[in-house]
Amino acid sequence: MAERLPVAVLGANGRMGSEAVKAVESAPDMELVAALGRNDALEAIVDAGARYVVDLTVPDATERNVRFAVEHGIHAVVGTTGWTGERLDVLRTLLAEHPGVGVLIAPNFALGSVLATAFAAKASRYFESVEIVELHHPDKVDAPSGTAVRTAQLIAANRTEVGLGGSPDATEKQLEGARGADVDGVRVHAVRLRGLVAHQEVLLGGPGEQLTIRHDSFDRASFMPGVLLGVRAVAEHPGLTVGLDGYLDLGL
Ligand SMILES: NC(=O)C1=CN([C@@H]2O[C@H](COP(=O)(O)OP(=O)(O)OC[C@H]3O[C@@H](n4cnc5c(N)ncnc54)[C@H](OP(=O)(O)O)[C@@H]3O)[C@@H](O)[C@H]2O)C=CC1
Ligand SMILES: O=C(O)C1=N[C@H](C(=O)O)C[C@H](O)C1
Repeated sequence: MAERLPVAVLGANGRMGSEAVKAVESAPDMELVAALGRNDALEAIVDAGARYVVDLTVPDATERNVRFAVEHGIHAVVGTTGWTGERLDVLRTLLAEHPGVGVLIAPNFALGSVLATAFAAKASRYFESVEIVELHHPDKVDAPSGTAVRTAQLIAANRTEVGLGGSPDATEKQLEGARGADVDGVRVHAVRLRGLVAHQEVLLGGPGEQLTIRHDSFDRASFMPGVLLGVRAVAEHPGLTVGLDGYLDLGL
């Protein structure tokens, strides 16, 4: 039998991290060699012989964690939000000094979400108006969600390619925040509500019609196949990959 992939999970006591610990433990081709919480030293993943790290921590910690992994030749699968364009550029430079190391930054590990984002980006080429509503549990520390930011960025890029700009909007007077955040010219509205997990709607409007592309994660189990897929594929993709779609042949 082939050797199992030695995996460490960072943020192991969190909502996602604790699910990831269970998923890795249940995967026949993986071995959980370390599960670190906030106060554990990163050196423990090296001592444990980890070749893969799954980062599910907080935006303030993830950059340092990934830097540590790359510098130690450990592949990283990252679900944590907070990866700005500047942070990604710094990471690309670091990875150039460590050829052979792979990093996946996946704003969303749920297959349905990845597909919904891809569909919305394509569809946005054909509609005059597009806005995003993301809805999450109220314990989430960042807004808008990483998924919504990524969706907005892909929508903006698609619209630019076909010469479409921002959506029409005659608003002259508003209470601050009423029109949501502006992400690359796309309006993003964030709802925080007890009972929710992770949900997103992309609203696309044209004369006399609306297309809504909605995805719902009702349970964090929805993210685990993507986490495991990321671990299995990351070593075959040296350098930086943003979005799980980079490992999938979506044919879009
Ligand atoms: N890509 C995806 O598909 C998904 C991504 N996410 C993202 O994953 C991240 C985690 O989400 P979630 O599990 O809900 O959040 P939680 O707050 O439940 O978990 C975060 C964990 O990180 C730990 N932590 C805090 N600070 C540090 C630090 N400085 N170093 C190391 N660990 C630290 C926390 O420890 P302690 O418990 O001690 O505070 C906690 O256990 C978020 O950025 C979220 O947006 C979430 C769902 C899906
Ligand atoms: O914090 C969460 O819960 C989630 N975070 C990610 C994000 O910000 O997009 C992924 C998913 O939406 C759940």
